[in-house]
Amino acid sequence: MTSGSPEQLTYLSGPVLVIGTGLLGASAALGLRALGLSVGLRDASPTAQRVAVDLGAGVAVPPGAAFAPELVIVATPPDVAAAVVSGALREFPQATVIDIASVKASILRALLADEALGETELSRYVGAHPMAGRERSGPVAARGELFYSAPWIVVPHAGSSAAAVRVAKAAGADLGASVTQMDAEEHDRSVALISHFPQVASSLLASRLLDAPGAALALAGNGLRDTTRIAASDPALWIQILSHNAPAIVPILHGLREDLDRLIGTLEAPEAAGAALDLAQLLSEGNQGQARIPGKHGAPPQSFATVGVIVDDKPGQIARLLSDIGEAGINIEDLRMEHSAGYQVGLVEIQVIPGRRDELEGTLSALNWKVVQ
Ligand SMILES: NC(=O)c1ccc[n+]([C@@H]2O[C@H](COP(=O)([O-])OP(=O)(O)OC[C@H]3O[C@@H](n4cnc5c(N)ncnc54)[C@H](O)[C@@H]3O)[C@@H](O)[C@H]2O)c1
Ligand SMILES: O=C(O)C(=O)C[C@]1(C(=O)O)C=C[C@@H](O)C=C1
Repeated sequence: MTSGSPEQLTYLSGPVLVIGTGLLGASAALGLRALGLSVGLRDASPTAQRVAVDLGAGVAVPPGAAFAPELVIVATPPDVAAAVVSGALREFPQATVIDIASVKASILRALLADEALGETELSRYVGAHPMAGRERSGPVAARGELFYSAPWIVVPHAGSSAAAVRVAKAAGADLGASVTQMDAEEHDRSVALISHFPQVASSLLASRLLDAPGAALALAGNGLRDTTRIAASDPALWIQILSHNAPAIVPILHGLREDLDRLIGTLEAPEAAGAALDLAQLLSEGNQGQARIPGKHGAPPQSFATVGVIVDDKPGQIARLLSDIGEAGINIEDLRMEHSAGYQVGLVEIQVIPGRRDELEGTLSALNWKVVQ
């Protein structure tokens, strides 16, 4: 639960039916199976469904099969989510039905306008959105641990029953997520800024590379990789997300355009009086914005110290390094590895709390690791 909330979460007892067994659906199914819950799977694509079954995410449940879920998780693309939720509310009269699409207000509007649904059915619907994903699609990319420690936003509507909200929260808690709650409008405004706008910015940035000479791209380091990872996301899904949430995204893009115009003006005359100050302001505003992003488990942002270690690109090296750090009793907060094209070594960057950096450097140097200052 969001920090500070005294609410005690209940847990699911199952069975759970997952409709849409792509990246998100198969990940949820795998996570719930790992807890021993009975999970049914259904997908419009027979292949996606078969792969999810083969992965051990659950058993196929075709329409009309005898299956009485406690919870139905709709993990289809946003365009069809409302229709699939509507069908599930009618097919499973005892179940809570949640959808985990990345937009919430448009789906809720479609359900409220659905003449096939009465108040009783709608009381069993609750929106949800796990803030966890990948730039890949399909069940092959699924991971049962995907939701661990990520926000799981529960989005009830005015008519959602307390029991359905409890089940929607329990699903997040069971998957190891950090459960929080907001209404659909606030949800859509929030994710426009922290998820949808970053996707657009990353795609726009990467699209500048289309005509880049191969020799320039060969020089790419982590700056470019970090800022373009999500540009590899599935266009078919993101067309839907961006169109559904356009009203919340457009004002942010207007703000970006103002900043870009100001930056272009400044860089067109970089020696002009005030230009350096203007750049300093822009970059320091970026520093301040970045520093506001919370750290692990929603904790306040924390700066870790980085220790770089050069390792030979041979089997067992990383395992030996991690075991040496473990034996020194030092907790690794984060870790990343960089390979240099053409070299048989890699650089492992280990993040630790700043107070332990000197100790870690000393320990690793004494054990003959090549520590980079
Ligand atoms: N990818 C992410 O990072 C991410 C993160 C959080 C939430 N989401 C949301 O989760 C949902 C699924 O995204 P994904 O990345 O898993 O996509 P995906 O393409 O990997 O999976 C979607 C699955 O839904 C199936 N499907 C489509 N129409 C269907 C229908 N009418 N009935 C049954 N199955 C149907 C597809 O065949 C596919 O297997 C989307 O609504 C997305 O907005 C995605
Ligand atoms: O990490 C990623 O690859 C994601 O794009 C995940 C991400 C995000 O954090 O913006 C993307 C869309 C979803 O609705 C939720 C999560």
